[in-house]
Amino acid sequence: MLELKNIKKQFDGRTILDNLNLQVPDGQILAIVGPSGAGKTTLLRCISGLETVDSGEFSLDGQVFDPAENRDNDKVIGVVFQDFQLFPNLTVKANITLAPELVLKQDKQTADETAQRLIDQLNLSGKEDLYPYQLSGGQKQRVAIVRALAMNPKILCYDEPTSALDPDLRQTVEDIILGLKQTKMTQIVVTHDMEFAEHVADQIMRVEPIKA
Ligand SMILES: Nc1ncnc2c1ncn2[C@@H]1O[C@H](COP(=O)(O)OP(=O)(O)OP(=O)(O)O)[C@@H](O)[C@H]1O
Repeated sequence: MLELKNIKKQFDGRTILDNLNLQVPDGQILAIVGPSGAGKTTLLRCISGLETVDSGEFSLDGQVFDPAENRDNDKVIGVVFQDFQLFPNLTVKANITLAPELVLKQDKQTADETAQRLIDQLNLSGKEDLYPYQLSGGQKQRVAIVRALAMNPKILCYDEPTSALDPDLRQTVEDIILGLKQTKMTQIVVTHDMEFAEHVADQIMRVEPIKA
């Protein structure tokens, strides 16, 4: 279970997250919804350690941890960014194996095998040697998901996973997220899309802008 207690985050003296509390049981899906500017992306960035918080506590399975240091094997919190953030100069395969080799210190063969298994699972077979610019939006997103999964994350976060895609790809994203739920992956999804949130989530949390 991921637990956030009294999380507070300010930017330039302006409070974005004010004593925020939440719990996500293992294997469940939390959707974070709310108006533009409410702090959804900021919350996701804090959970995944890309942004530091001003106060509050994170715990994973009852153990307090600092997301900013979540790079060891069993505490990784992965993120699939809205714009995917693939490395443009690396092939699909290299995008996926880079962090497992550099950060998790996997040998090349292990990283390659894991990458290939995930590539096949997410229907990207045959795309291994292509570069991001040669892929469709939906394919880039699946590469971004595979890249995050290759780090063997405990929790996978998505920032607006349907917004950069054609409406008919929404169903594919929904299928991927629900498929990963079957593997007991804990997932957190920031979305504007209330219908999508209602389809995938066990729990929906609404964040509201804090009045100054
Ligand atoms: N690095 C930063 N420095 C200063 N202010 C920031 C920074 N990042 C975000 N903010 C501010 O924090 C507030 C919340 O932004 P955030 O992107 O988290 O909102 P959001 O709910 O995800 O919005 P949207 O739905 O439009 O993506 C905004 O007012 C934004 O301008």
